[in-house]
Amino acid sequence: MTWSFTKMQGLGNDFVVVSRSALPEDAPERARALCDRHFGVGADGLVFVLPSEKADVAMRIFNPDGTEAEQCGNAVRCVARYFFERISGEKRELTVETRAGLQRVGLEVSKGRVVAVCVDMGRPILKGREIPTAIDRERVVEEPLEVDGARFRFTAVSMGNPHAVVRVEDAPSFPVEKWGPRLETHPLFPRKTNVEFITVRSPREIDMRVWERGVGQTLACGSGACAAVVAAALAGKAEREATVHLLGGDLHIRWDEKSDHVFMTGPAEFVFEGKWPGPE
Ligand SMILES: N[C@H](CCC[C@H](N)C(=O)O)C(=O)O
Repeated sequence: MTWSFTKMQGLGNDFVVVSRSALPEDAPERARALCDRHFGVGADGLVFVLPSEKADVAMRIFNPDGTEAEQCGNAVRCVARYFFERISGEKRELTVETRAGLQRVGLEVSKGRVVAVCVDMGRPILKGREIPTAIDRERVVEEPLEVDGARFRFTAVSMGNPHAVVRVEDAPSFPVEKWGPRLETHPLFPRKTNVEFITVRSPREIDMRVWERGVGQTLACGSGACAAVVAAALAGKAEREATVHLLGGDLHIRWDEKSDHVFMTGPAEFVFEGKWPGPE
């Protein structure tokens, strides 16, 4: 059966977006086929825009390897824009249901078009428990990890999906392709993990490269940028509000002290419309 889809991207983190009344059973196989950059359309994820009973719209996202991610910051921004411009342009404040919970989204609109999207990404979770007000830094921040003779320090931050944030000397030149997969599949992370390599340039500027679970290196990762600011702030290296420079562009992240929620602001763009005939 032919599928109509919309290609979207947020800072070069690109998605095949399809609107459906229910999640198809073969979503994982479809994700593997559609996301393939040589035999399919090519994308970092297959995103379903679905009706929701609890929110304005629901989103489910599958990685190119067919696994499902609980969360995807860049895709939430794309889904919010898709919903506003294609489904219902009534509200500039939306809620999006994800597997990580309900997310509140604010749209900046100019001439009927969404020019920026701010997402409340919720509370970061360290080691599977919510961060208490007084943080036990020694225990949860920059833990040592050894892999293939190399030593790293990582801070595990969940934004609904797992992240391991690693500070390195120079993120732009770091061999992400070499170490990303080894950390992604390290036995310390039973569900595997997304891995962010960061360099704090100044308390409000962070360079980041990312190796995503089930994907590989991508140009940007919204939940990863949130995790990076949380980890850098916990380590006392950055402020709670910072710009994260990614290969695909910049994200603005603010970890609100009062609510403990992380807010992410960035773009979401349409690329093209297509039809996919499906596998033979
Ligand atoms: N790129 C996404 C995250 C996808 C994470 C996915 N690869 C996982 O398995 O958790 C973002 O902008 O937040």
